Amino acid sequence: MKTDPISFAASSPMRAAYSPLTHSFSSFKIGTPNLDAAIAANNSNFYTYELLQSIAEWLKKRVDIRPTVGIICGSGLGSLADTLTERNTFPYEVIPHFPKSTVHGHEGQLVFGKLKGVPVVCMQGRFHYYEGYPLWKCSMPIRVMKLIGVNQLIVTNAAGGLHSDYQPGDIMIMKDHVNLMGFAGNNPLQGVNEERFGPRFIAMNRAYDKELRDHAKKISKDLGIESFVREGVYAVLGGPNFETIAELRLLKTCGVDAVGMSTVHEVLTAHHAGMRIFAFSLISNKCVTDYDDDYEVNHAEVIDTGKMREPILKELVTRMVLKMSELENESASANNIDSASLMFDY
Ligand SMILES: O=P(O)(O)O[C@@H]1C[C@H](O)[C@@H](CO)O1
Ligand code: HPA
Repeated sequence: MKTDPISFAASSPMRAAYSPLTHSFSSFKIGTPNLDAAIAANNSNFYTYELLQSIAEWLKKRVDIRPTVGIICGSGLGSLADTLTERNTFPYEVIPHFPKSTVHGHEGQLVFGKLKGVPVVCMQGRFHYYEGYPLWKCSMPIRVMKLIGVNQLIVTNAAGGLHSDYQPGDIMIMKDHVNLMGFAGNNPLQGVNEERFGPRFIAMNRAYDKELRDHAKKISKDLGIESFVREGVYAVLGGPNFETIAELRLLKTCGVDAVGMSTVHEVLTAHHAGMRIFAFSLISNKCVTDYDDDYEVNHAEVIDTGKMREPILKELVTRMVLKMSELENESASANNIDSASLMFDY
């Protein structure tokens, strides 16, 4: 009898042993065999290729649109998905094996639709490590998107501006990142490598696509917003607390321009799967690096900055999606010409 991977995984004792939301194993006593199973489940990626494929199939059965561009909306940036037409929305809780979004400002749904005629899929809400999910779980939707056909990804986030020139409301095109959680050995690609997504070891120097960054700068000029569009380096911390002054001072000396709690695990997973990536941070607040400064950052301010910049961010993302679709069409026709000439050679 053929086993459906979704129902198999749902009934698996390994999964039952692990509580992804609390990240806890409280129902098991130390030293019991069940605890060992629970620990094993926590340390290895529960999402097999086949399980992810079955989630992708579940979605494909329910939606006609076949997007090749995916978008992840950061804190306060969920309204980017409202721009889509012919929308088909799936709350995360109805999608088999999706984690649940628990952060205010993250709707928690996958939205399929079209942006100026281009099919896209949008994560209206993402998963953060501080919510209690391991990184491979936070970034599983990227692999599902890949299996649906997505090969270009726009990743957005809200971040604290560490560079002295940055102001709240600035947009920072990400050219690189510092993966502090990775320094500590925490990485979404940890564990057995799934070769069907990508190789074991990946170079990172071209993760943030240069051509896409250049297009974003050109679009910013066309939109007349270049005075507050920057390009810089993002550092990820686990959160949920904002950083101490000493931590921020350390990061500043390391060349970090903006600080956040997401994105990097998604970029690693997408780059591993060969996706083309464009990422930007909306600078939602200034980072305090002075002991005499009484200002305290808060999440409400982060969300408000997103709302303030909503119209311009929608325009930037829409134009980037149009450009990405154009680039994809160009490369598809170049591939056709290549294969035609190969056929001729033979
Ligand atoms: O999902 P993002 O990275 O945009 O959210 C940022 C980081 C924290 O989740 C939150 C702090 O306000 O905003
Ligand atoms: N630090 C970390 N993450 C953030 C910040 C910050 O200052 N602002 C928004 N997300």
